[in-house]
Amino acid sequence: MATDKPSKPLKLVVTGGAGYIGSVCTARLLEAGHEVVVVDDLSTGHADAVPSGARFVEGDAAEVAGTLLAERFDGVLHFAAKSLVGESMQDPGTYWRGNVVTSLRLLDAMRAHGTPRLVFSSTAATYGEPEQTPIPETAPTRPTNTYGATKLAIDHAITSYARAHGLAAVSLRYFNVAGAHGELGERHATETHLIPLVLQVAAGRREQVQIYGDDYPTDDGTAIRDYIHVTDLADAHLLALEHAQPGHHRIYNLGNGAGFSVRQVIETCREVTGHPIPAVVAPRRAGDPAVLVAASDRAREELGWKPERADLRTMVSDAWEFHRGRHGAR
Ligand SMILES: NC(=O)c1ccc[n+]([C@@H]2O[C@H](COP(=O)([O-])OP(=O)(O)OC[C@H]3O[C@@H](n4cnc5c(N)ncnc54)[C@H](O)[C@@H]3O)[C@@H](O)[C@H]2O)c1
Ligand SMILES: O=c1ccn([C@@H]2O[C@H](COP(=O)(O)OP(=O)(O)O[C@H]3O[C@H](CO)[C@@H](O)[C@H](O)[C@H]3O)[C@@H](O)[C@H]2O)c(=O)[nH]1
Repeated sequence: MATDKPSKPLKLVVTGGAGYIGSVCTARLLEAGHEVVVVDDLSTGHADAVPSGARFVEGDAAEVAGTLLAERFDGVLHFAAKSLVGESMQDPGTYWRGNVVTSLRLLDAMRAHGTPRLVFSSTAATYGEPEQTPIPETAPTRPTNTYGATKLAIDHAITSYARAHGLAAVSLRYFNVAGAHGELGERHATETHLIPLVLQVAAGRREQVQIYGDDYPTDDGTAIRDYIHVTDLADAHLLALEHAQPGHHRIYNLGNGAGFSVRQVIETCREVTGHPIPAVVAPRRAGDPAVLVAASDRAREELGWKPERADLRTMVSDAWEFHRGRHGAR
């Protein structure tokens, strides 16, 4: 299993480790016996989300890594990014600079210091509107939003660096990440993600949720996504680190292969919370594909990844526990 002690503890930099997914992965890496230094500029993360046991350096991923990597690390897990579809359509420059330029500078720093391994947070948004569902890694990549375009550009750069400079690289294309890992969960000052927004209504912190479009070509007219539990996702990172091969860049989709519409997600949140959760239909959000569902066979076969919390109810229940707990009042 991914959480067993590794054959050799690694010394790792985690960029974005004060954020939602990066903090959970840091916790899993520490549990597995690795040494972790988190680099985060706290633009959307929180210093108190960095698990105790990790060293924390506040600052820009590329800027800090440039000096930090001189200390000789076994690898980088690169989570730091701007990652909101809607915002990326309104402010593309921030996404090209914040994602692509930062990642190129990080790759150059890794090359300069001989850092051998990289695990990169890519995304389902690289595929755009798919021709086939579920989406395999071999599907065409035609992103419909700027966010996805920047992540795809980084994936291409990583492929070139792996080939030219011997980097052992893995990109993990997450579908929609949900749930919480105990005290670590989704906590953004301006929340835009569906499940936390719906749970804020259930917690009495918001009056209603908006459904962005009910005229998609789906059964109930609302957009469909594949939700994956953040703990299952973190486990895939440990496996990716173990399987990364020098000179190769391997790409893996991570999802459960099951699609849930916006209306189905809201219904599940109603069942879990017992709250009626009022919902109103609003216009579509620019850049949103209708359906994103993963084929994750490659991760299962090559990495031996096996999600253990694939049920949407479990993800919503864990997120609800988190929202009602320590962070409920924020
Ligand atoms: N949440 C999802 O469903 C999802 C799906 C696919 C991919 N991803 C990717 O996973 C990664 C983590 O996403 P998240 O949901 O945890 O987001 P998040 O906003 O909670 O975490 C991102 C973290 O990176 C930090 N950061 C941003 N830019 C930085 C920079 N230049 N230097 C240093 N730190 C910086 C932020 O402060 C934050 O702590 C992102 O790369 C995102 O694109 C997320
Ligand atoms: O108030 C809301 C918020 C969202 N949605 C819809 O719910 C779905 C999910 O939206 P959201 O939770 O914002 O996630 P995505 O926009 O699908 O993007 C997430 O999932 C992508 C992978 O699929 C990642 O790349 C992104 O980083 C991550 O933000 C989409 O159809 C949205 O239009 C609503 O209807 N109302």
